[in-house]
Amino acid sequence: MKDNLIVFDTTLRDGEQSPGASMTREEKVRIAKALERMRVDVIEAGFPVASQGDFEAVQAVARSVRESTVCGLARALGADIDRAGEALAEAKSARIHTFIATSPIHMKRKLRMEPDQVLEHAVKAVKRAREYTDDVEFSPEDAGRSEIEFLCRILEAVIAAGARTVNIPDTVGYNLPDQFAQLIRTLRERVPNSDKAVFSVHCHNDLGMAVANSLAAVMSGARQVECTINGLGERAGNAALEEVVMAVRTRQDFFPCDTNIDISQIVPTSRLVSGITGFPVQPNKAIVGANAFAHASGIHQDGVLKERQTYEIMNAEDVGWHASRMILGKHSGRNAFRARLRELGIELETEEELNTTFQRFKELADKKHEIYDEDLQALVTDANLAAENERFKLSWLKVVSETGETAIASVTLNVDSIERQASAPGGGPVDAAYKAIDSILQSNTELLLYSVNSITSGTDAQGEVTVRLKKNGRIVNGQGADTDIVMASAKAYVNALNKILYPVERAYPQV
Ligand SMILES: CC(=O)SCCNC(=O)CCNC(=O)[C@H](O)C(C)(C)COP(=O)(O)OP(=O)(O)OC[C@H]1O[C@@H](n2cnc3c(N)ncnc32)[C@H](O)[C@@H]1OP(=O)(O)O
Ligand SMILES: CC(C)C(=O)C(=O)O
Ligand SMILES: [Mg+2]
Repeated sequence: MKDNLIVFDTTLRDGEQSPGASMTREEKVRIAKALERMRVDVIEAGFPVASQGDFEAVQAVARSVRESTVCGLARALGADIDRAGEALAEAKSARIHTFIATSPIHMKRKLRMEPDQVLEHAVKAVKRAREYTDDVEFSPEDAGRSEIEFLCRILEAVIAAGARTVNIPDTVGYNLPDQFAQLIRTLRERVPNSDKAVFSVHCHNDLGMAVANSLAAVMSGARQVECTINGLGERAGNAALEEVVMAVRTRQDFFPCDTNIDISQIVPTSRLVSGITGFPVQPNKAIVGANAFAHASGIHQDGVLKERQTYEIMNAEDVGWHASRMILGKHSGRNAFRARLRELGIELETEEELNTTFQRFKELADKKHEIYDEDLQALVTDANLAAENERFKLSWLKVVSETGETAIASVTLNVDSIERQASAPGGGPVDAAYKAIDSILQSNTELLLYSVNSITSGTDAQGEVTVRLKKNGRIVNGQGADTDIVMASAKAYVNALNKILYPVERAYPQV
């Protein structure tokens, strides 16, 4: 019987620490539900003391997730832990994750504490967290650069104080696989009560080794891996969930453990996170990149045609790539539509939501011959975005653009239920559309990023546009999808403006 490897997803916390990736409460809940469907064991939903928005987001995730443990992060401070405890009060299964740095540089320069004070904070924090839940995790931040004697001392003390999981973070991605494996082995051997806690790892990707370090640690006895969808996370990101899970699954001949993950949910969840955060997945990204299972060269194509396993070590369909060959189009009905969404892991909660999305599907099917899974994902994201109490809605857009002439856009926006119209010239159709929208809203925002991705192939493919806006130090993303990329661009801009001009329930501001 193999050991269980606990998958702890921190897309909603460390992932959200990527500049520009902040998520609304609703977006966090949507991602959390996808993680739950994927059978992630623990979902770190946020850092409740960070802001009212993040508190409410963790609370909303705690209320809606039933099958996974929901976790909140807290510094080793009473107020942080109380806030996390309150946010998690309604979770079916709650974990508090408390941390404090243990490396000489962090203790001396950042915390300005002596090691004994750090140890005292850690023990107190764990005991306080135990007042809210039995499931307490402790992390010695920057463990990868900490002194082994002090690490052993603090881990022994927090385990004795009630920490059930001790997580060893390589906070700045400094370690190498052999070195990190040795660290985990030494800690497990030298901490006298190490058998009373699960050892976990949390690796960053600054040197591109987050996944390699995590897997090396698993071989040394770590039984929880902290990771994020698409490797999102602070700076160069965290270990990518899909890579860790598929390495362990594919190399069962090597690893002494396996996860509970439903791997068919990997690609849909990757797309969902990419759509919400606006961080596109690079085509050559392992498992979830568009080229991960594509073969372009003749010898490879010949090999795959004769025997797929000549060049494929995993099956694309197993991880959610085009799991069904059922083609949806304008002649499809509600049942096929709903069934396909279910296969993709998308549950529309009410009949009304189903009807609205189905209506949008039919409109799209009139413009496009075949609707692919990627189109459905975009459609649902787009429908959800529109449903999110937006104060401005794009009612109508016309753009006239011809070679050698200035483009002119005319737009009608519904602003607080009043239709407002404007026209503006621009350097191109998108520029003109944005200027027309801005002449109504006077948003005073800075456009940091504009990107268009084709959702599927073919000239009738939908374009998925992401824009990133900045105003007064806050950064938000907006998305829009349409077969007309100028329309998709306008939708993305309006979506971002709704978020940045009315930021009531954003998680927390980013500078
Ligand atoms: C490695 C990681 O990923 S850690 C998680 C990082 N994530 C975040 O920081 C996102 C959320 N953070 C925030 O919203 C804010 O930083 C807050 C709300 C947590 C704190 O805000 P502020 O009170 O304004 O403090 P600020 O961020 O400027 O400084 C952090 C303070 O916490 C202290 N601190 C840092 N880590 C810890 C810890 N684990 N335990 C106790 N104190 C800590 C620092 O020494 C500093 O204290 P000081 O103000 O006495 O110098
Ligand atoms: C809070 C901790 C676990 C963290 O994110 C890190 O050290 O990278
Ligand atoms: Mg981290």
